[in-house]
Amino acid sequence: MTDFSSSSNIFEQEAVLREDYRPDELPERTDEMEDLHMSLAPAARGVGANNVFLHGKAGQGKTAAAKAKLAELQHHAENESDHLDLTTCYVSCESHDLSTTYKMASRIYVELTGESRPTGHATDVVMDMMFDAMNDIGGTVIIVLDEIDTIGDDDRILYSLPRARAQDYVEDHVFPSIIGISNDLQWRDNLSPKVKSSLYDDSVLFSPYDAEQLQQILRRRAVKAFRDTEFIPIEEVNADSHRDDNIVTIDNSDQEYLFKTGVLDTDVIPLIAALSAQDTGDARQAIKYLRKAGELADKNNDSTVTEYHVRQAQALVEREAVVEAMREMTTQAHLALAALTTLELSDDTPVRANPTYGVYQNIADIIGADKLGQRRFKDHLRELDMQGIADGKKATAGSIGGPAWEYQLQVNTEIAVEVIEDTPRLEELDLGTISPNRANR
Ligand SMILES: Nc1ncnc2c1ncn2[C@@H]1O[C@H](COP(=O)(O)OP(=O)(O)OP(=O)(O)O)[C@@H](O)[C@H]1O
Repeated sequence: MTDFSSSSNIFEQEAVLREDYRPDELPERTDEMEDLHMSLAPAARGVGANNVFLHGKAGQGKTAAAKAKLAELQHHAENESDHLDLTTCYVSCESHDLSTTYKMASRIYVELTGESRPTGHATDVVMDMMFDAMNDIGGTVIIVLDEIDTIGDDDRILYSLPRARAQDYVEDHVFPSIIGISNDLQWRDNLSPKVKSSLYDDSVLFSPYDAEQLQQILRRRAVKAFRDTEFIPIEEVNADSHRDDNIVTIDNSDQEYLFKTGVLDTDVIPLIAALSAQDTGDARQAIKYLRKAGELADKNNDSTVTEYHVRQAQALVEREAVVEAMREMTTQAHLALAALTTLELSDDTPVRANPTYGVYQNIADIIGADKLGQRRFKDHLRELDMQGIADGKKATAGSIGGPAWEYQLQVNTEIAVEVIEDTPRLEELDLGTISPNRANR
């Protein structure tokens, strides 16, 4: 049995690599923060913020940027402004399962008032309670709706809230607005024009981080998280005493630093950044690889984190992601994953939804499962994309009937196969023998 230990050879402050850590700055998102600033600036002038929609793939700093910018605005309201009376509220729609207008309105009511969740009322009544709460508070009320796409089709609140003033749902002294955040790009495309036009005064796209940006993000975390790791401004370093590949930048300035570390091999951060950039440039994933690699080194009592630990960490994290997602998935979602994995094995990815649907039908026949219609099948592919299991991209323009989406696995194929084979309903399936072509069955 391994004993617990309160100290670590590797970590100085491990919490910096955890999900709940809030970075002080996001220099890689300066442009996006500037756009967000412009959307919120009218609030500082006393006329309410614009509604703004932040979108982009998972782990691109959308939530971190929204929280940081609102903290700045709050600071301005409290210290620099005589007339900005600001209330902000952050709502995570997914963790609270806010899949209807009723649930979303009651959650916002709870956040604004601190009262308990209203139950047993009609949706209209709860909406009125939410707007009454805003009337009581007054001033500028900015509501962040993270994972706003959780709402699904019952999205009435998404056009009522942004138009609350125009529709006289709130009194003249109240300026409500929404910051909507979503990583479901297809949901945004499919919004009804009515919702789209009220929700979108402005929108800000967070494009995937590249490897260099991920390296900067990782280095800034690493100097806090790891022992014996620091930045030394280049002017203070003796030119002969270091390797050139340890001379780095850490933000948008041209200032160079020596990245001096006694516990991370030189390859570790470049490798993690390259692995994550190859996927979807997800900073959350990159930070997780770094943490896991450190934990593995710590567990083995190794004095440095090496490429070996990173490779192990990557396999662990990917496996965890698939296992966790599969645990929560329905059989139909398992089948969608099995279909995509089959096409990955036959080298047919990236692939559109239609051929994937053909393979899905083959697999459903083999295991004797019901078959969904194409539309609902596509929802499952979309879901895999949002969970980071698959990567969905809009195919290059020019297709008839609007742009199509193409999918490929984002996790390692062997891991997906392994997890599918461990899933009771699918264990009989031999993915290598399934025809990737419905017509050739
Ligand atoms: N530029 C950055 N600098 C430092 N840390 C960052 C940066 N961008 C993202 N992160 C970190 O990466 C993690 C994911 O960021 P965040 O939650 O803001 O992403 P997101 O785009 O909102 O993702 P999702 O849509 O999955 O919620 C967080 O731990 C955040 O602190």
